[in-house]
Amino acid sequence: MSRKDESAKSGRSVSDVGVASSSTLFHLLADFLFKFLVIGSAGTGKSCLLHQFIENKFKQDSNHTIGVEFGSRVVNVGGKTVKLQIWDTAGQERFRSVTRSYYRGAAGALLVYDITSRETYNALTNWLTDARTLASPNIVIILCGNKKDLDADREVTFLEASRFAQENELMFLETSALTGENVEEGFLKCARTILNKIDSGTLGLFQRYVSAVLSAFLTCPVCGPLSRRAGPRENGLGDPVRRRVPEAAADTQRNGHAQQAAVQLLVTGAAPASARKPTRTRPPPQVSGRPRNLGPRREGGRSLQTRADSAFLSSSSRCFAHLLRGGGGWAPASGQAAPPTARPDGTLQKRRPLPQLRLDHGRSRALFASLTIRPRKRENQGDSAEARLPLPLETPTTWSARSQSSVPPAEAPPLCGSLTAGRHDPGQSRANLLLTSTSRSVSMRSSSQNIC
Ligand SMILES: Nc1nc2c(ncn2[C@@H]2O[C@H](COP(=O)(O)OP(=O)(O)OP(=O)(O)O)[C@@H](O)[C@H]2O)c(=O)[nH]1
Repeated sequence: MSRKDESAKSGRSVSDVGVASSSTLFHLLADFLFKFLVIGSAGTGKSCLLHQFIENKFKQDSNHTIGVEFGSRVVNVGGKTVKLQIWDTAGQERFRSVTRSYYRGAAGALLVYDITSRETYNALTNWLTDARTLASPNIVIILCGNKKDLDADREVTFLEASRFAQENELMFLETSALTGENVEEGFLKCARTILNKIDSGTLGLFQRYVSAVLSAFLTCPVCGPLSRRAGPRENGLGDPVRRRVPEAAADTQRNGHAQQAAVQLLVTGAAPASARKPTRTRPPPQVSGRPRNLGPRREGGRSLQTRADSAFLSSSSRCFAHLLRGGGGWAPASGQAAPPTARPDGTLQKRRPLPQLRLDHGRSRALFASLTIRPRKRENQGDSAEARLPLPLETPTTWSARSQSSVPPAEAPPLCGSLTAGRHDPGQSRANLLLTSTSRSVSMRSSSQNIC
């Protein structure tokens, strides 16, 4: 069995670029995608931990990381399939500005120190501050005291580290990348905590998910695909290719720009009234009280959904593949329901809340975006609703599209829609996100056209 086949089967992948289609399909099945960081001082064993987690073996010849390296693995946590997208950052001070630009959108982090080096332990506060400031104050962090196998040379006791963890609301484990002890447990514990937070509603998964996918992979129309130009490279065999410093520095600049300019979709609270655009309603059903099945809106002879799907399936670009593998689900967004409206018979018609979306175009003014949301064909039982929202994107924009369905919220038909964002130049960058919302969950597929 080839290495790629093995990776696909196990869900492990350090080579996240250009994997086989079986692997792509495997990754598509993931319910969640979490961006993870591995941070900490140089020489603490971050790369070895990542390698142990991905490859299940100790990395013998570990050199200093230059910039960042990347690995991914699909794991099963509490019956859910989670794709962990892990960014191993350089611990050396001179790469701090490079690595900081990768923090954004991270849902979890392994904060690593070396139990045989007090210096690395003393630096933890700085790393922690960076993570909470640059990634998110809600980032789930597990403190890992690595090199547990070198207990005889220990400079940091288990007790003081666990006290530090407690004081700073961190989980804590001592690990050994050499023996593999607690390595898997560290990553899984972090993922499990994130999932628990999502389940309990304390973490906006939608926001995390989309921000992770888009900030990591969506292409900046000006700079090109982040995954190809600005991301860390890999040699396709598992080991990321180490990069020359000037190259990494140049990428930081591009990456920063790309992250700023990439369209970011964030579900937020209620949209300000000024940001809402009126939705277009279709006439009520005509056929003997039964709703008319209007089917998906058609454009140029093909439904938007079909068009997005075909782009989704046919793309062969690498950044596209990244987007696809990000496909998964996230928790329902808590959009505000519109106030009920009165029906002709005097009864009140409740409106089902829909996700609200926020687009932040960063510095790029050439971006455009439009969102279409409508009931899904299969269960199109109410009035058809369609919201098409061209977005000038002069400023970060928040808007919502509301169902015009006349059926009660519990029976409201699921909706689907697509978001198109890109540059106006013909043939230039364009990305479609296919959104599907059911009454219980929202899922997203991403696709892109001409993006590379
Ligand atoms: N004994 C022992 N050595 C380890 C362990 N983990 C890493 N090392 C060694 O520690 C050294 C540094 O490991 P790396 O993984 O490169 O450290 P890093 O944190 O990624 O370093 P930077 O990339 O510079 O940030 C290497 O010589 C590893 O062999 C461990 O668990 N036990």
